[in-house]
Amino acid sequence: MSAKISIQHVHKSFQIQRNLGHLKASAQPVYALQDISLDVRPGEFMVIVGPSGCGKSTLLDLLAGLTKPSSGQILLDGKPIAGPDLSRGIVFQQYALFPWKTALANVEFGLETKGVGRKERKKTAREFIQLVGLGGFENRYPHELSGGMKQRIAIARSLAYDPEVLLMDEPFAALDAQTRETLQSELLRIWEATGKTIIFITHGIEEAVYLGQRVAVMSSRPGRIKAVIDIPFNARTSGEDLRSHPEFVAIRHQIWGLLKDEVHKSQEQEMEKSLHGAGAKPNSKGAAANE
Ligand SMILES: Nc1ncnc2c1ncn2[C@@H]1O[C@H](COP(=O)(O)OP(=O)(O)OP(=O)(O)O)[C@@H](O)[C@H]1O
Repeated sequence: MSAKISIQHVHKSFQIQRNLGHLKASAQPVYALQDISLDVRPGEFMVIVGPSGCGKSTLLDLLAGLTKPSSGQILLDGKPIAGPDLSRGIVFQQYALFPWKTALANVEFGLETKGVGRKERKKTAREFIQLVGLGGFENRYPHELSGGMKQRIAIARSLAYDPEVLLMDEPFAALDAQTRETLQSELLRIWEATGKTIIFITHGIEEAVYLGQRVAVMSSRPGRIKAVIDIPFNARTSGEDLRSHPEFVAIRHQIWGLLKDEVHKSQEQEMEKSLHGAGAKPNSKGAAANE
């Protein structure tokens, strides 16, 4: 089966200006991603997990078309991603709703951009608000909704204009543990109902194993794919307590084994960065080409 999304040898570096006092400012590259290759199948739920600062959001921005790789390419249905468009919906950690619009109007927004007529727009927006379990809250404003409800609306908004791929950047990280778990199982239900391809980014191992059909584990910066793990649970949405299942615990342990050193390295990098400024040295000779 051909890939829905094909990430091929992607490198990404950023040029940052360092202020050297009276000397001329010098540009120093930050190597964010190094030789990322990953194929995501149509309808797959792919989770990318990695330590803080390893380049997860950078990768998501590339998938969204918000930035371009320094080298390598990303294909959607075999065609290079040229910029942001409605084929990919994005849900961020911060809810990114318009505070002056009601829940319904927020969900209608993407449809408006797509040129869908008013009546059809309202109908579709109501259906997606139902799908995320918020029927009856259509006329509430964001400030009248809890964090979990706002994130449900953000998901409804991203799904309403029918993107082929849903990109999710730590969408539940700001929520309390119980709301997060509820939304995780809701998301699996929505994924089953819609058949969308989902790429979900997190630094939570448990979240990754619970949600993903496959989990790509990233290294510390420059981010590389360290391993891709198959998650062999077929009955995620059956309602049984998967998290305490011995196989779940074993895979969680396996992923932590892969991540442990990366988390320590990334903590050291963070300390180095705050001591010596933003420009950290690449730690590999084969690092990214400059932009
Ligand atoms: N526009 C930019 N200019 C310079 N450096 C950047 C830029 N965007 C990201 N970086 C650097 O690239 C590296 C990867 O950042 P990114 O935000 O993608 O990591 P992350 O894995 O999403 O981190 P977190 O989990 O903490 O959100 C970091 O060192 C970051 O400082």
